[in-house]
Amino acid sequence: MTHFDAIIIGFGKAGKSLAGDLAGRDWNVALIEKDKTMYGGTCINIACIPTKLLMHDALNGSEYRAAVERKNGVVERLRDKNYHSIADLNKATVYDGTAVFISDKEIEVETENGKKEVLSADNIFVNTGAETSIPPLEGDIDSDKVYTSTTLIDEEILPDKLTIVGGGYIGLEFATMYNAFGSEVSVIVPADEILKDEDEDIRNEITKDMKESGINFIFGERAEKVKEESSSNITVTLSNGREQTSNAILFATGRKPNTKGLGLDNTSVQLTENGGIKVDNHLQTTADNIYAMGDVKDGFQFTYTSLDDYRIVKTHLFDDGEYSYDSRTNVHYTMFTDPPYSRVGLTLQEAKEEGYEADENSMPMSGHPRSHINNELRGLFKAVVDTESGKILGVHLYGVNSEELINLAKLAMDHDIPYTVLRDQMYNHPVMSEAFNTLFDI
Ligand SMILES: Cc1cc2nc3c(=O)[nH]c(=O)nc-3n(C[C@H](O)[C@H](O)[C@H](O)COP(=O)(O)OP(=O)(O)OC[C@H]3O[C@@H](n4cnc5c(N)ncnc54)[C@H](O)[C@@H]3O)c2cc1C
Ligand SMILES: NC(=O)c1ccc[n+]([C@@H]2O[C@H](COP(=O)([O-])OP(=O)(O)OC[C@H]3O[C@@H](n4cnc5c(N)ncnc54)[C@H](O)[C@@H]3O)[C@@H](O)[C@H]2O)c1
Repeated sequence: MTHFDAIIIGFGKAGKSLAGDLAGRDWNVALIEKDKTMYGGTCINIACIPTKLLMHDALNGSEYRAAVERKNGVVERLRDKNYHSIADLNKATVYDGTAVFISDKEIEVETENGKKEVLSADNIFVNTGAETSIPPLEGDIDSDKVYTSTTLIDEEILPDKLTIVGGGYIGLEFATMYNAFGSEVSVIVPADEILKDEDEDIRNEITKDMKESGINFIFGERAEKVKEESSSNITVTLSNGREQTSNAILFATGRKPNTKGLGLDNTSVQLTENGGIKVDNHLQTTADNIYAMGDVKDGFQFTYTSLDDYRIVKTHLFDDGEYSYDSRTNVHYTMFTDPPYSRVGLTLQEAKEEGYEADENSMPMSGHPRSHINNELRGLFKAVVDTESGKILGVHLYGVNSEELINLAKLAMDHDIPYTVLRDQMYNHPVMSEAFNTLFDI
């Protein structure tokens, strides 16, 4: 049995960051990854990078197959770079195999050819990510015309007609992307509208723009049954009995923590009701020497929150542990629609419910000089502030470059910079950020 100072299970964002850090501190580290096509994790291989690349190429008029080929090249390059960033370190060993816990301190690694090896460590870090969660449906769910986000982006032939089940992040981003490539896209949404938790004005703008771009929404229905009709057609039966036939179905119905087969029953690690690994404020599990980082625990499922999980663990191991899960504030996000939508903080209604003296301002992007240069007049920016204290409470940006601008808003909120500072700041010109002069004029 080989003993390590640390074993990290999964080559995800937090796992690889921690592996590099620990090896740099002279810890003997084992990083175990079950799939050679996943070095670098979900983001690089099957998620953020390939989907945003395909979106970029779709919106710039590329042909689908050429974009998929370019995506494959970029992913391979990044995967290789990621592998070497750990495998080439003196104190780190990358194991190709599936990790299974035998006890709180021992892991069995099973490689492709069935060879098994037991490793032990003082500290173990679980970073196994999440997998697509497909609701229990009747019918031909194993059909080759049923896709997840992972399999659809590898398909080289563009489906003429695509049905997307689910109107969350993946549903709306894939609808935007495949519609731009030229597919006829329908999105099945169980609620009576998309983005229920978002500001109503912004939600209405996004829905209007997506509809105008040609995306069809079927609201208030669930997918209940799937039936393969022919070699090229597949039908989804909805809860109202209506049928929707297309050439491909994408399930974008959420992602669940990847704990299956990890052997957690052999440890003192407990799961939450949602099936995620239960952690405390320092991401320590119910076994003192085992930590969980990234999508495998409940909560946010983003690459940057996974990276931030690494910071929490690092602070706990080597510093005062002051930076913990609860001290993480103002988690922002971007949905890469066209244009993208980004948010941090509260809506006006939420702010009032929390008792703030809140007010808001909104600014249509058609009134911004840069929009005319960009030839993109769609979009709406909104800001919510506390008029008593000057605190920025929420920023909701639907428009070009919102994925960048939101970081500026988050920075201001994290550091308690009053909204008047963003209002009175001198920005260069003509750029999107100068919108803040007007947006924060509340
Ligand atoms: C289509 C899509 C688009 C997305 N777009 C964005 C985006 O634009 N921005 C953003 O911030 N987030 C995005 N996300 C979310 C983001 O990809 C994830 O939150 C993030 O990658 C999770 O990283 P992680 O650190 O939890 O681990 P992961 O990167 O998921 O890594 C887990 C690794 O563990 C391995 N593994 C699993 N079980 C075992 C085992 N038993 N033994 C050994 N290895 C194992 C897996 O093979 C995998 O490589 C997207 C997700 C999807 C699906
Ligand atoms: N830009 C980004 O940062 C980005 C992009 C993609 C994914 N992600 C991450 O990946 C996670 C997973 O994304 P997702 O879109 O799969 O999940 P999601 O939770 O955002 O959306 C899932 C949707 O599926 C619907 N649904 C469930 N069962 C259904 C059924 N039978 N019929 C019709 N609809 C059904 C749900 O109502 C929900 O709206 C996200 O939570 C996000 O953290 C992030």
